[in-house]
Amino acid sequence: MAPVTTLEAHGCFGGVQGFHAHDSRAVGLPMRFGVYLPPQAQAGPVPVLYCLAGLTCSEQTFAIKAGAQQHAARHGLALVTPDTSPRDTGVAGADADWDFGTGAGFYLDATREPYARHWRMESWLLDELPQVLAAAFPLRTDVAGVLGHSMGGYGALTLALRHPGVFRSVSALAPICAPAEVPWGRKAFAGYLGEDASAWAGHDAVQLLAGGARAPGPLLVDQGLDDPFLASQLQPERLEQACAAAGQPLTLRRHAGYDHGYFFIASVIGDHLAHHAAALAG
Ligand SMILES: N[C@@H](CCC(=O)N[C@@H](CS)C(=O)NCC(=O)O)C(=O)O
Repeated sequence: MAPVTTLEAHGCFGGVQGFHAHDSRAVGLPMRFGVYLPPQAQAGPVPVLYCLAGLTCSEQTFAIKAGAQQHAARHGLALVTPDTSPRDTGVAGADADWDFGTGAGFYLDATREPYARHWRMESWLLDELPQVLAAAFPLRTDVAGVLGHSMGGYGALTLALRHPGVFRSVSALAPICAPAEVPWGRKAFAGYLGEDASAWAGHDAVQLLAGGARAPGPLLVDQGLDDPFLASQLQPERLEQACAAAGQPLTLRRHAGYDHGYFFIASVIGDHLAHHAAALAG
């Protein structure tokens, strides 16, 4: 396994916020990720909470803006913040759009050229990164939860529904709930998976729930009512309906006065860390 290179390390709430890179076999390029180690990691391995960011974000965005470390330090959880796509791929046009290509990996393995070679985010996150993390850091990678924002919220929901047994807890902030039905998801799925929409169902939380998939426990989802993407891209009512029909426990909280950005995330992230700690810590 290729070694991990530490790019930055900062003391933070008694622990350490690091940013790292490794040569990813799955992606075929160097990939970056953040790891926040809480103070409890000095005494032994701690559970892991994967935090998946949204469109245009990097491995630094959530770590810098969400304010999650103070809660992770209290609960004894490590935070892993993966980058949102491969970078410097050499693929023509990959940097042209903010909602597709670079910074918009959609947490899946592309099957369509020219993306199939490097856009392998699902394999990186599920198969490779846990081994890399376990070898390099004091982490209990077998005790893991996942949360995400926007595209990352879609990622958290679909990865947990697609891979039962991998995550013990799931939550999302302003997730893209029904990607196969909205412009961001349709553009990504057509580009990465091809025009045949039958290949998209396995990456759509609403369709996964309708097909029998279940989350490992109750879902916590927060949504700002002043979010400009609420009606066009996010559509939490579809997740609400799908969970009700499936008998999937869901707490969906709608917040007046909050938009799509990190001021909203920072306002509710403590509740998400508590949600995950209840399943992961202790
Ligand atoms: N670039 C887009 C918005 C992109 C956007 O809102 N990205 C969200 C995730 S979907 C984000 O977290 N951006 C980074 C930030 O707010 O720091 C626009 O200007 O309309």
